[in-house]
Amino acid sequence: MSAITVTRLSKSFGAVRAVDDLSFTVGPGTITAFLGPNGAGKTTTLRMILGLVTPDSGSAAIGGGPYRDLVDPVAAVGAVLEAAAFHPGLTARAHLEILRTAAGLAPERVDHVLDQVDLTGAADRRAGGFSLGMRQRLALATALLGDPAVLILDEPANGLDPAGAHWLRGFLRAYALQGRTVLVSTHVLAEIQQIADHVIIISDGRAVFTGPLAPGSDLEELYLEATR
Ligand SMILES: Nc1ncnc2c1ncn2[C@@H]1O[C@H](COP(=O)(O)OP(=O)(O)OP(=O)(O)O)[C@@H](O)[C@H]1O
Repeated sequence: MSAITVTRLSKSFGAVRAVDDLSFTVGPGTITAFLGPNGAGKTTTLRMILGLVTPDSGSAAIGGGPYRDLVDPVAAVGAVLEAAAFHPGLTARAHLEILRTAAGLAPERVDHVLDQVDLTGAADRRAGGFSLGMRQRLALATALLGDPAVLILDEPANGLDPAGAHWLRGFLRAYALQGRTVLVSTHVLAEIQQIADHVIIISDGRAVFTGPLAPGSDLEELYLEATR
């Protein structure tokens, strides 16, 4: 079964057709790059997959069903959509603790995800003083709290320093190797090329390329060709 299935999804905002009869599947255990020019409809698609935007037509499913029907949503999917806003006065640990309690997860999950994103040393610092990269790590930690089978990330390397970006690639690779699914929207082709095994490219809300990324193939060339 596909981890994510998008079927003939369409969404307009006024006269703007943001997503236009879009279909694709994301296989389990893969890292899929979700690419397209500015305004192509990537974020709108991700928001529809996550039940945050209602499609005009079509459907999106995670693990076989729509988001709203998931029995255990935090275990099914974790997402980092935009640079998340954190309360500046709360520590990283406090943010995670609030979410953990709300989701009814085990107490040890907080320390576990802090360790996963390498933020243990800053756990008791206020998020207001965090750098962009640290906020990205905290956002990723919130997405990981439920130990989800599917991870959906929008520009996750934004703000990470070179060592952080390297770390993130290793983290996502290891995540997929556990049989989990990663869908990453990004414009940084050189980064994602190193880890993605599948590619979905959309333009004007429609799929212009879907398929595996062969080792050694040039993603930038593929992208420029598909979006010309
Ligand atoms: N809430 C909204 N109201 C009006 N228009 C919207 C809304 N959300 C998205 N749009 C429009 O839909 C289109 C697709 O936007 P979307 O954010 O999905 O693109 P994207 O591929 O994520 O772009 P980027 O790479 O720049 O982040 C754009 O023309 C955008 O202006």
